[in-house]
Amino acid sequence: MISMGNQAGISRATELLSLENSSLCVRGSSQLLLEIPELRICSGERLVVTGPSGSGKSLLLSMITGRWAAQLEHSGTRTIGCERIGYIPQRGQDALHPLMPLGRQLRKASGRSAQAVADTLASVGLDDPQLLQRRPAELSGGQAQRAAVALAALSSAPLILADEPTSALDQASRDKILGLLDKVVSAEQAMVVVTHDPEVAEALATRRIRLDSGKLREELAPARQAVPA
Ligand SMILES: Nc1ncnc2c1ncn2[C@@H]1O[C@H](COP(=O)(O)OP(=O)(O)OP(=O)(O)O)[C@@H](O)[C@H]1O
Repeated sequence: MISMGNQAGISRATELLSLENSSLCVRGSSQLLLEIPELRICSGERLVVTGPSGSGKSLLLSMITGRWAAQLEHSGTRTIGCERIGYIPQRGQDALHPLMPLGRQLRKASGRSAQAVADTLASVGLDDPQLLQRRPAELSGGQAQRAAVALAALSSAPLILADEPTSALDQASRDKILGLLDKVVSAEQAMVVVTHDPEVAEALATRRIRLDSGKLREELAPARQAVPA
């Protein structure tokens, strides 16, 4: 069994998620799609999940959120220590309402003030006031992804999931988003990033796990220290 408890340097961290003997299989079938003997995620961590296509990375995100397809069945223990989970998808547009201007929807979705929204958008490099009036389809891929990061930051969700957050971007946009993701997680928050890109893992991870055929195969050495509490 691979045990993934608290890491050095986060002794005062809060446990946000715990999975024990947690598995997903197709309802009525004994075939396991994903099997997690033990996984704990604590505040301050950036857990990077890698693995080949079909290895179970998206299913792990479903297991973390507690929302899996109706035809799947969960067994084992899943304990969640926070009420809200933020999500940054592969394409920023998928995190945004397609018809609502950016500023309005970020205020509505987060419940934060116009000033907080403008400040957060500025912190991700979207400081042109005209952008607030645009709908997601009128943003570039990189701008939409920055808006999705801003939305996750505004939500103040203790746990943020990011699914291939840079794979739809060119190199320059990718590097900017990586820098923003690096900034977005405070000591009170944790982030789980699914990626195929070794450079993303290298840049962000305080812990790394790898999935293979639905199994947790190994834990690679953490690249960085968790954000200190
Ligand atoms: N609702 C479902 N019903 C049946 N099988 C499923 C379902 N969802 C996922 N699977 C299967 O579970 C396995 C893992 O799928 P998953 O989407 O988690 O892979 P992944 O690692 O995210 O792949 P990729 O990198 O290509 O997105 C695959 O074999 C997939 O076909």
